[in-house]
Amino acid sequence: MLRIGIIGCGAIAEAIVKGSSSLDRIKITGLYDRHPEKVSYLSGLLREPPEALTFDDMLGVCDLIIEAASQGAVKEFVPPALEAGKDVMIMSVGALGDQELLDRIKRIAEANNCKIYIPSGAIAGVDGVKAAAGSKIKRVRLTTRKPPRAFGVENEENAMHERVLFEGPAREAVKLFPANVNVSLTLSLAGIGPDRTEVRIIQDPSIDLNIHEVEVEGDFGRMHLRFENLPSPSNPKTSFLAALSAIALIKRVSEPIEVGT
Ligand SMILES: NC(=O)C1=CN([C@@H]2O[C@H](COP(=O)(O)OP(=O)(O)OC[C@H]3O[C@@H](n4cnc5c(N)ncnc54)[C@H](OP(=O)(O)O)[C@@H]3O)[C@@H](O)[C@H]2O)C=CC1
Ligand SMILES: O=C([O-])CC(=O)C(=O)O
Repeated sequence: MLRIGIIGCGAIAEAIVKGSSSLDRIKITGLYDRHPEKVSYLSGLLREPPEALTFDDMLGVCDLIIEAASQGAVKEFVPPALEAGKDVMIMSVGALGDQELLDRIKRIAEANNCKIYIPSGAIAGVDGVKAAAGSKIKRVRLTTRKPPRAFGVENEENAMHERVLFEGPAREAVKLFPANVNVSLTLSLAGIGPDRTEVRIIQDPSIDLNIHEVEVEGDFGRMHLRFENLPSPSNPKTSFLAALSAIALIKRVSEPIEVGT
């Protein structure tokens, strides 16, 4: 039985909690959020209430800690979780644009024989990008289009028109848009790094989907992937696929058979 603790009880955690009822090799034993009412709500969805409601208590009763909160939470909780010998799954991958943090958590994980899991999140094809990186990659570009409400803009004048909000490297994109392009850092880690991964972010009032297009060119040929994701019911920034990806990774870790690279 894989005992799981989740930090951050928002859209992704809710989908994981709901999805966990059909997984018989896992048990959610810890839930924590800075809003206690969100913890209570998710606890109420579980068959058995979680044993741990603080991060420190989670370390005693969980094998895998899932960060589904914010970049700040990655900095605060991932190093001590690894130091305590826990495996960790990171959703707020943008935090790893901080090279010092990335190097540090890799060192701690190695010293404590732990794993850091990064799910594909709101995109797919990360396996192909990793394979392509075995040879020379010339270019990786992510174009993200979301409706204005995903950027916290709704009825204002500047919500009416299509606007390019950002063009630049992934390392900058995740600092300026920490809750919208974590996937750009995931792509960077799979491919050619956050300084060479190009990101374009577009606010598009004509859509109600979160659209990500990934273009990769290299010695392998060309890859062009397009995702038209429905947003999560409780967080328009977050695609439902991101939460499903976390559930798929939990299955991969907890089941005896592993499919795909
Ligand atoms: N890898 C990927 O492909 C994707 C990653 N994400 C990222 O995953 C994370 C979770 O997403 P989602 O579930 O939609 O987010 P939500 O905003 O719905 O929920 C996050 C919850 O965590 C809480 N929280 C944030 N920081 C802390 C902290 N330091 N300590 C305690 N609680 C904290 C938030 O509180 P408060 O509201 O007060 O901050 C909120 O209640 C986000 O960072 C998001 O950007 C999302 C989509 C795709
Ligand atoms: O869910 C999405 O569409 C992508 C997202 O927010 C992120 O990568 O941070």
